[in-house]
Amino acid sequence: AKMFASRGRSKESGIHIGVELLNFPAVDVGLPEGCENVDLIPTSQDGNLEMITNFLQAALMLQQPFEKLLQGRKPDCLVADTFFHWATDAANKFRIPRLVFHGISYFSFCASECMSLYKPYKKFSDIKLTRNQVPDYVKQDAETNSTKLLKAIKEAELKSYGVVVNSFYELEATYADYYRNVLGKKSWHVGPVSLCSGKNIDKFERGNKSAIDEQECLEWLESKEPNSVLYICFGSRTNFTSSQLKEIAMALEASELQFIWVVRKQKNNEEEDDWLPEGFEKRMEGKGLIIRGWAPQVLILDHEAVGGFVTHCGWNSTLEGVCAGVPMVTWPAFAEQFYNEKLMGEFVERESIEKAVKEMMKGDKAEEMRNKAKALAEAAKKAVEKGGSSYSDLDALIEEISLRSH
Ligand SMILES: O=c1ccn([C@@H]2O[C@H](COP(=O)(O)OP(=O)(O)O[C@H]3O[C@H](CO)[C@@H](O)[C@H](O)[C@H]3O)[C@@H](O)[C@H]2O)c(=O)[nH]1
Repeated sequence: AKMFASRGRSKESGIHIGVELLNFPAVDVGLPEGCENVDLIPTSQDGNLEMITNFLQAALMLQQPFEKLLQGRKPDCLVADTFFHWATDAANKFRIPRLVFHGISYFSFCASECMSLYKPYKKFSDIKLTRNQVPDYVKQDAETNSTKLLKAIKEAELKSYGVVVNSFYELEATYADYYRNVLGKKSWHVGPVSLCSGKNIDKFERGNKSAIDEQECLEWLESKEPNSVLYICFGSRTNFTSSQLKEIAMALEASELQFIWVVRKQKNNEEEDDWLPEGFEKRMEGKGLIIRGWAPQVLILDHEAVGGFVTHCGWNSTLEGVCAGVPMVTWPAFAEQFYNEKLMGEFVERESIEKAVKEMMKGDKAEEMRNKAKALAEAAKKAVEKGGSSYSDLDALIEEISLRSH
């Protein structure tokens, strides 16, 4: 689909991937014309599950054109994102294995699976997660479009050849083992996939078009001391209310830290934004940088000036924080983000924003946290290097598929 193509790799990366375009039928499912990225969907506190469901409905309509493509190309194997549940049937038609690609952690998987098997939130008001933190899609008893979709995804996964996970063994060994041995799922861990290229141009061009120029961003970071900048970003879909944003701004100012803060709101005109305290940007000049829209996250996180990350615990951001070796303040918003927070529990959890970020950047424990984060980053890098756990697992997967097809 076009949405994936537009998020493709740069020509300079040296990775050659042929891209075929399919039309994404956004308008047919009631989405605005051109709404081909999930982050173009207006968000709400629950992540706007209904709109997302419509979006996914449009993705389901890609089955037919996609099958035509398979017919012409005759691949050995089909790797499709978990949300394309029809991919299992499509692959079966052409007698090739379908692998599910998962964007979430083993830990979230095991937690979700156990939630639906044992429904502990019905019996206890407070388990390790509070009832409120259990994702809505798990708690829902009534059948809705979203629950139907999730059921279809699950069924397709059971019928598929196996699952490819964006994670690495050393990060969550217990849960990778549980997933394979107790839940009995065939899977390979191949992550962190964000480490596939270390080139700045690739880091810069990931995802959407950046709202800031690459040079400007790097120059800003270069003017700062190592580990002195706090990076704050809540992923592609969390939209905070104006009053919540104001709280964050006030906490940042009170913390006296240098920061890069990514906000999804755009500036309407040249006047000051109503969600910022009066005169905020002027006072923060040189000290704090607000990026309105899309930030080159990996480029920023990997810069030595960045010393801490306030994250909503989306799995990609969590992994990117791990790879960059930065301590994190966790602030989950919806979906399986509360699970990810539990997995990363060694890092600072949100108390008051100001207190938490100061503790992470400058407090007594800062050094200790930084060392732990660096050790995890080393493990992540080793995992994708030749002989590493993810490298070997990917090799094993390729070998298994090649043996099947020849
Ligand atoms: O300004 C931005 C904002 C985001 N990103 C990138 O976008 C991705 C965001 O992904 P993630 O951190 O996983 O957050 P969400 O976009 O919220 O991801 C959704 O999908 C994830 C699984 O793929 C789940 O773990 C989350 O809970 C769910 O909200 C990351 O790679 C970021 O580097 C940028 O580059 N610039």
